[in-house]
Amino acid sequence: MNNDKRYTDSGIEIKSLYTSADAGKDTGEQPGTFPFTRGIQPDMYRGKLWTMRQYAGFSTAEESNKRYHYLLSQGVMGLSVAFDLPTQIGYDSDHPLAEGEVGKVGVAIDSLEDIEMLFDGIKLEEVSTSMTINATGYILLAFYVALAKKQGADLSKITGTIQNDILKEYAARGTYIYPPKPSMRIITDIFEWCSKTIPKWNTISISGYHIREAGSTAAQEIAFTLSNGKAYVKAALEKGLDINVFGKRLSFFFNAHNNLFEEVAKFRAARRMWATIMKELGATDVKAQMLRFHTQTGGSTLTAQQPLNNVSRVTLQTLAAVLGGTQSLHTNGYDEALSLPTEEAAKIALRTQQIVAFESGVTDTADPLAGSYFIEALTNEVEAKALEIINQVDALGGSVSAIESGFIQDEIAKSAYIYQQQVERQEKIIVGVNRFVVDEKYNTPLLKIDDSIRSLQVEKLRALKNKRNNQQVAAYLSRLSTAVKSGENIMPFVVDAVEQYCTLGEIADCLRNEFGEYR
Ligand SMILES: CC(C)(COP(=O)(O)OP(=O)(O)OC[C@H]1O[C@@H](n2cnc3c(N)ncnc32)[C@H](O)[C@@H]1OP(=O)(O)O)[C@@H](O)C(=O)NCCC(=O)NCCSC(=O)CCC(=O)O
Repeated sequence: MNNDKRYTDSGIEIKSLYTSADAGKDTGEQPGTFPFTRGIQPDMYRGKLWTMRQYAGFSTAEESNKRYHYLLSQGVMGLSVAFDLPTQIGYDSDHPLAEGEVGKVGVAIDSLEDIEMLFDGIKLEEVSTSMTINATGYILLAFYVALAKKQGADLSKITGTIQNDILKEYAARGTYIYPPKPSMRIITDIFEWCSKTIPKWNTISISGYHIREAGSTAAQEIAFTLSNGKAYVKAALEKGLDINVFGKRLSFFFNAHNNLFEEVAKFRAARRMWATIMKELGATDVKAQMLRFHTQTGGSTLTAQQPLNNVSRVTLQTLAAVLGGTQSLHTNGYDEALSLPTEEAAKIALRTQQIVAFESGVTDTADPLAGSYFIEALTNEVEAKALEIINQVDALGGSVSAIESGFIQDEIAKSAYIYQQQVERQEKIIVGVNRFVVDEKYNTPLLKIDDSIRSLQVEKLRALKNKRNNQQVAAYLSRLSTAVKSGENIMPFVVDAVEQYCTLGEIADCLRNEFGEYR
């Protein structure tokens, strides 16, 4: 890179000075009005702070339940559940492929019994819960609703989110099971069923986070995410669903990196673009045009070297998310380049959000950076770059085809390669990694998950299979298979099955038998 020139993470050249001529025409847009560049609420955080929602889950349901109670006691405003890999790809803990993975990157869930334990002492009617679950999202949602029913909750008040975003699993994250077409059917079944059964549930969290983690630029992050969003909307429209109904419950999930102004511009541009896309697709209700999003600070920006420096990175990224108008935020623990966060690291991460919320003053007015020549210019430039990419995806026939042809994966990989080269050539400086390096021994205590978790889960499964009514289990699984074949909405059948204590693996297999697996 030429030393005289400066670029954002998306390769947009930054001038040394911006003037009113760069900012474009002032449209007089107010927060809370179309196209929502300035945020979705007129008063933003004065009306309500964003939801501080720390992503957590590890080991058994019992252990994770303790962490949730701890986080709630420390001031989190919503839960966010991390599941282990076997749960994410539809294997019970006793499956041979689960070996070595049970309870490792999240909590192990095999049946409704585990969910009952996971939320022990927590009233589902009073908390909003996000679940990072995709291919098996339909099963976890059924577990959650079954538990809400057992608790006697009013289902019209139950709120939360399932990630349920399979397209980015093929493109970037990897926990898919079934091929794209039947996966899209499951997702639209969920849209339809939720609107009637749990109308306040956010049915999907269309995620750019993992696309960015895989190495995309900021502009690619929103472009590929909004393209995936268009694919879901089109699939739902093809099923005959009403865009003004399902469109209101679509939500998004983005990453926040260190390049503060480009990140703020990215969030503003994404809102403006989505509102326009939804209007073009036929949404007339403003609530169906609003892009509501969760943010997680960038996992890939954390360094294993001098890990306490990560507290500063997370603070910058928190500012980017809040100045960008996020609805919900997870801040990473400083030790997460090394392991899952310890309780201490999780606490500091939450305190970072609280310091920004209560001490910095950035919540006192809506969209505080609006009107900055630089921010307005950058918002326009990120939008233009992202639009160009969306047009490329459209020309390939939309996201599903663009993923099947490998286009999206290749574009992300190219950006990741360029970034790596820039770091190696010291064109990008990472403090403690390629400059200001010290020879250190850091004795941070790490969270280790014991392999014995698997035997605990296996024993629980064995006991469950002895005590449940196995004839009923077989009958309900067979009904589910019939519904899958007939094209009926699968969700009522999945809920019935989980209430009989059919396991996650049994239900996932039932659909595997009908749909096959994607390789
Ligand atoms: C929509 C969001 C983004 C946020 O929902 P929330 O309920 O928290 O917030 P919200 O909708 O803004 O607010 C709740 C209610 O308050 C209202 N409200 C908000 N602000 C208001 C204001 N100023 N005035 C009046 N009302 C207001 C809203 O309209 C809403 O009511 P109504 O509903 O009545 O309108 C949701 O989808 C969400 O919580 N997502 C979290 C996803 C997540 O945690 N993901 C973790 C992924 S972790 C991961 O994937 C990482 C790594 C990996 O595993 O690979």
